[in-house]
Amino acid sequence: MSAIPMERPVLGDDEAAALTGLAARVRELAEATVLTGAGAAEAAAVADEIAALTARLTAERRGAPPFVTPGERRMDRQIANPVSGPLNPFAPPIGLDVTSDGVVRGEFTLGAVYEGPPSYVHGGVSAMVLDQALGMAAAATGTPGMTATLETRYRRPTPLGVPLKVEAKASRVEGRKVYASGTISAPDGRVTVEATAMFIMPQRFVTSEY
Ligand SMILES: CCCCCCCCCCCCCCCC(=O)SCCNC(=O)CCNC(=O)[C@H](O)C(C)(C)COP(=O)(O)OP(=O)(O)OC[C@H]1O[C@@H](n2cnc3c(N)ncnc32)[C@H](O)[C@@H]1OP(=O)(O)O
Repeated sequence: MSAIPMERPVLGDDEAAALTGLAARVRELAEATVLTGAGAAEAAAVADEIAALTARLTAERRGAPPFVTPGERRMDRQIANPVSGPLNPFAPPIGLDVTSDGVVRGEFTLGAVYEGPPSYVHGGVSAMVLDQALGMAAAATGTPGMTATLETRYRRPTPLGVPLKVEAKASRVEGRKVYASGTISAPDGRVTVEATAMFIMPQRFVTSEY
């Protein structure tokens, strides 16, 4: 493993569609892996086949995840983002919309690969989802920043396998600092996790282009 460089290739539409299709299949594979009842011999045989497929993909290897040309928002270019990126098999992925008044909203369902306590979402996964949503709300103010603080309050367990909602909004901007808050809620509308965060536009990006 080596450091990942900043410079990125930018995918065309066809390549992005093919690679996000590949990621969707790998995501299914991850869920199939944690849920399979295959016996030892079958699991070992499948592992060999997957190793061969991994070798095929690795034959042409990039030094870093690619970007796509962003739409209205520069933050949309990172299609390998681990929360919202369709190119990342680790991501659910969660589609997050930003309204004209800066509210970030998404609906999502988390399956067995995100389990923490039995039948509930892992708290670190909830924090990651909120970090992303609050970070996008901060970026929507026009001052994108890195997470400096993130506080989560777990009010009740977040269930797996049911539609959840995440919502976030920035509350204020103070120079390079942006404060934001948000929630995850269950289908009955009750909040399961609350978060507040502060994002800072790094000094080094104030003078150079991010
Ligand atoms: C342009 C950037 C790109 C970002 C992309 C945006 C994309 C948008 C969409 C995607 C959304 C993704 C959402 C996930 C975002 C992550 O996951 S980011 C990854 C996790 N966070 C990190 O790794 C951050 C690591 N920390 C750092 O890099 C640096 O410490 C920071 C936070 C950038 C600050 O560095 P700095 O600019 O050198 O700040 P510095 O001048 O020392 O301090 C400025 C002020 O902030 C205060 N401060 C500094 N750090 C802290 C702290 N941790 N706690 C409290 N106060 C602090 C200082 O005390 C100082 O206060 P004042 O004296 O002004 O009152």
